[in-house]
Amino acid sequence: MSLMPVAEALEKLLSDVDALDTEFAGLDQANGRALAENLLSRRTQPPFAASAMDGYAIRHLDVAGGGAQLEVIGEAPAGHGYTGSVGIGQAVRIFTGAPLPDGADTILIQENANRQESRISVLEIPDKGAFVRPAGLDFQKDQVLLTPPLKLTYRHLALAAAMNYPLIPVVRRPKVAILATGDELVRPGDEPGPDQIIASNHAGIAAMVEDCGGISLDLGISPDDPVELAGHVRRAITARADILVTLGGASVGDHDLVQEVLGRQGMDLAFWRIAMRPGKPLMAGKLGTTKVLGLPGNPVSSLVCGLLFLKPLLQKMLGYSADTTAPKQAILGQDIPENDRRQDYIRATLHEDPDGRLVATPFTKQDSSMLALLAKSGALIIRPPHAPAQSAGSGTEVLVL
Ligand SMILES: Nc1nc2c(c(=O)[nH]1)N[C@H]1C(S)=C(S)[C@@H](COP(=O)(O)OP(=O)(O)OC[C@H]3O[C@@H](n4cnc5c(N)ncnc54)[C@H](O)[C@@H]3O)O[C@H]1N2
Ligand code: MOO
Repeated sequence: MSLMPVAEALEKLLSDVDALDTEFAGLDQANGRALAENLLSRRTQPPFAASAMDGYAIRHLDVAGGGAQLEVIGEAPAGHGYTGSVGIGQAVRIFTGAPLPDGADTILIQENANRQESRISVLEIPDKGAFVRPAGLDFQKDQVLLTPPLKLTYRHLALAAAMNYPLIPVVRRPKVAILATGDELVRPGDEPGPDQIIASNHAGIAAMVEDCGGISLDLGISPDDPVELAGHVRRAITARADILVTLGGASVGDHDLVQEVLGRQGMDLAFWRIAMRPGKPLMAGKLGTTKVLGLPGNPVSSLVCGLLFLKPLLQKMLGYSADTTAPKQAILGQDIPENDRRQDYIRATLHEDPDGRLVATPFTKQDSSMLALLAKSGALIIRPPHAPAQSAGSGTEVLVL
């Protein structure tokens, strides 16, 4: 049986994927969203030369020689500029953020002024231009300040607000319908029958989808019955899901019906069976405009395949470059034997040694049903197909979890 290499499968999966369409999100809804278009500033900021301190707007020439006394002729609070002009020997009381009045070129901070009624004497001569923020200090109108690909955070949203964007163009969040399959499964919180277990993959994959910026849609659990399964799949289509993720039923057993049922509904199969461990039965295809990703049922296989395939798919749909799961270099904390034809993702602890190197030490048991070990893992050691045996201390690539 031939197995497709991981890199080839990933390339196939992503080859026809573009960023989804653009929608507009309010500033209070845009945190964490993917910016869809360049944002040009709608304003110059500050729009006028402004005081950076509370004090007096003065003419530097008047005070440069020392011993100056100035006449305070008016006041400029923030939001209310002084409309007149500062002439020789004059000053305007000014507050942080107010426009610098005509004629003035410098701010004398109030700590360095001694005020007596309408006159001030200068205690410390300021530099020319002190505490004046020139117009456009922060940014200029029409300047491109935010550019995709970009995941918007508080810093970007504050800037977008300052540019006067109440609505931000963002990439629509991919909708991911998640369908578990198997007679043996019940939902978390339900009472399992004697031969049943709790369905766990859904919770992990849904969290991954949300983390990546998608919206997860729970299609529940389908029993191993083709008619029921077909009904659940139709719900994904009706819901206009961008991606349908099926969990389990991807392998070769008599009750592994997912591919057959999807095939009858017209799915165009992209690939099935990958040279990887865990995750061999991974399947992908397209049903109309919906991408289908058939993840294997074993819980660790499901989550590792999610990390390696679903996450890059979501990233590409959001317009991000799909390489955030780029491997890091580490050294092995233990000898490992040679690998077979499947690329291995070995669950391992991860720590930093005194020289600052990452050390990855594999767990002895690697069964793909063991979620407790995955939860304890700090990394997955990547072992390419047919990699030779390696001893402790030698270099390896890891995916940090
Ligand atoms: N004869 C062969 N048998 C199997 C092969 C094979 O090549 N030849 N592949 C094995 C591999 S590798 C994997 S991985 C599994 C995956 O098979 P399926 O995708 O068909 O998954 P199921 O058979 O439905 O379930 C496998 C296992 O996982 C449990 N499961 C399923 N869904 C969930 C869920 N949502 N939450 C928690 N646990 C789940 C299920 O109860 C089974 O124990 O096939 C091997 N077999
Ligand atoms: O590939 Mo399966 O995912 O080894 O358990």
